[in-house]
Amino acid sequence: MNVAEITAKTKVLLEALPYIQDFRGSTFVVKYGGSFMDDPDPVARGRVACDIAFLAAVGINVVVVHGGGKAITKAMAESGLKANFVNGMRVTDEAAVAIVKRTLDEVVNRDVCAAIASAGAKPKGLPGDTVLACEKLAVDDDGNPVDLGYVGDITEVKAKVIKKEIADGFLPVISPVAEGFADEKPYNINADVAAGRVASALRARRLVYMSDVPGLLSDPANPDSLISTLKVSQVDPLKKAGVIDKGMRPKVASAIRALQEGVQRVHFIDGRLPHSLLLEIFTDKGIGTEIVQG
Ligand SMILES: Nc1ncnc2c1ncn2[C@@H]1O[C@H](COP(=O)(O)OP(=O)(O)O)[C@@H](O)[C@H]1O
Ligand SMILES: CC(=O)N[C@@H](CCC(=O)OP(=O)(O)O)C(=O)O
Repeated sequence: MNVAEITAKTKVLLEALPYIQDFRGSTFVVKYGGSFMDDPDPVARGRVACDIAFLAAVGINVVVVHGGGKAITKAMAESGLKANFVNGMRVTDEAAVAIVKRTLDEVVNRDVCAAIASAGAKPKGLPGDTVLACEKLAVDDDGNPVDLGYVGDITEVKAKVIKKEIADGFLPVISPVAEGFADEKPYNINADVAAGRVASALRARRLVYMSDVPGLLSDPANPDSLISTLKVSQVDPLKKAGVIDKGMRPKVASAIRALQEGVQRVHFIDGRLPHSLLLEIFTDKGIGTEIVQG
């Protein structure tokens, strides 16, 4: 290796040094989205797991909350059930909630844990209903009454249980299910909402949503229309204009709530972009969309 090559290689490492020093011991919550997790390319999925293992290796307390919406829809179809969403939330009857829980805990959570373990970190799968309690969701993100069946509204995050796993050296991997406070039954939780509430309860320094889009787009059909910074005050007009729609609604609503509850920074990044998580955390160059107060 010549001097120029050595300089180029070490430059990258040294650039990361102040971030590593600053972030050591901080808590980051990463929402690992179902959309790109179902990517048939295992290399892409492995890269995300590798980035997560990297964060853990430099002393960041990473907590993963995963989705699995596409896997649930597929499992429902195999049982002859049709998926139906209202503002990005799945209508979940009794038959569906059993499929939701089984798919998330027994398929997706295991897959995510296996990928993270292969990358050299120590994942600990936590079925969401062991750390999240809820009541039945009664209103949507606009405050209008809704009845989506077994869809929950989180009332408690057992932060102590999650922190204990971290203190024991594990990387918690949480599925988006919660236990009904009144009936002790499992309820389906949108994974973006679960990630936001977990981040708030842990007072996370960063909350990163990884999905299959570059971030929030002003024209969802045009990947070049990225909104790099989204102010909270822009949200209502964008909702009315139909720009923040479907899966973006719970994502944006939970991002705002997390900021209001003390999470320092919230980002939406593209999980398909190789090592987007490392780029986002260890360089000055923000990629994706950052949600800010104002
Ligand atoms: N303005 C927008 N910008 C980007 N994506 C949008 C927008 N409006 C709706 N979407 C949809 O939101 C999806 C991401 O949310 P979601 O389906 O919950 O994915 P994930 O499971 O990866 O979190 C995108 O794949 C896209 O179809
Ligand atoms: C209530 C509700 O909508 N729950 C979601 C839980 C999974 C999820 O959110 O997965 P993604 O992040 O991959 O979309 C669902 O049933 O699809």
